[in-house]
Amino acid sequence: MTIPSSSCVAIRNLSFAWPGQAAVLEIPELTIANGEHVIVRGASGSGKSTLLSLLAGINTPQQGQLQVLGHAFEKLSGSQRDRVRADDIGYIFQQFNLLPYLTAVDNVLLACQFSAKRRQRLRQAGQSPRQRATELLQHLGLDKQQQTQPAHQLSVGQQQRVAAARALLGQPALLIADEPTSALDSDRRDEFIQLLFRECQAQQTSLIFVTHDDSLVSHFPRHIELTQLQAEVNHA
Ligand SMILES: Nc1ncnc2c1ncn2[C@@H]1O[C@H](COP(=O)(O)OP(=O)(O)OP(=O)(O)O)[C@@H](O)[C@H]1O
Repeated sequence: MTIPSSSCVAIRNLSFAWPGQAAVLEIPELTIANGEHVIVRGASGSGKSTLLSLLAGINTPQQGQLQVLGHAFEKLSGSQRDRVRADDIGYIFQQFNLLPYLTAVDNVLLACQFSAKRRQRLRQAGQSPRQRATELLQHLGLDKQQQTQPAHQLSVGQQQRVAAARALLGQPALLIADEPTSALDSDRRDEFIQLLFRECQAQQTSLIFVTHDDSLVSHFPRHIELTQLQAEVNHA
């Protein structure tokens, strides 16, 4: 089966099992186009975070093809996949993974510290990393004073916005978000999703958002049910 080169993600006959376990993911086919905003739903334990770890190049499938942003991840070494992730993939973790004693803006700047490519894209856009970090935080609703506060002094909602700004700094082609709204009430969840969409659209970043929260589905133009995706192979 040929993989379209313009796709953001293309999976063919993928199989992944954690050591000593049966396969948790068996996906015959999945294509996500560049610039798409997709929500992936599935029950707890269905393999959503596992799928994201493959898309981010943290783990690799035992079988099948996994192309992300034109890279055949199944053929790359761990360090080559780390490079793609540092340069071109933003990741918002469930628990945000902020450094508690760094300020909000310094947490955001970490994204550029490990990637000359992100710094270069900002230079080309005529901005320093700090200027853009401040702008992103402002767009996501953190005022000047909050931007200079250590992360551990911020509310959960504010920390989530810092994590989003960090993932978006330096214009990655793909943003992956693993249930980043689970700690918020529904009004704040909706507001956060709208802000995320706006920033992704402004910098043409594809978005893959994982959740078990059905109420978020209506915000997304495309939704993928993980169990259905896998059922195709289970019922073949
Ligand atoms: N690092 C790991 N080592 C071994 N098994 C793992 C690991 N991570 C996940 N698993 C197993 O893989 C299966 C899928 O887990 P995963 O976290 O991907 O599901 P999920 O859909 O994201 O769940 P949740 O919605 O609860 O976060 C589970 O049975 C889990 O125990």
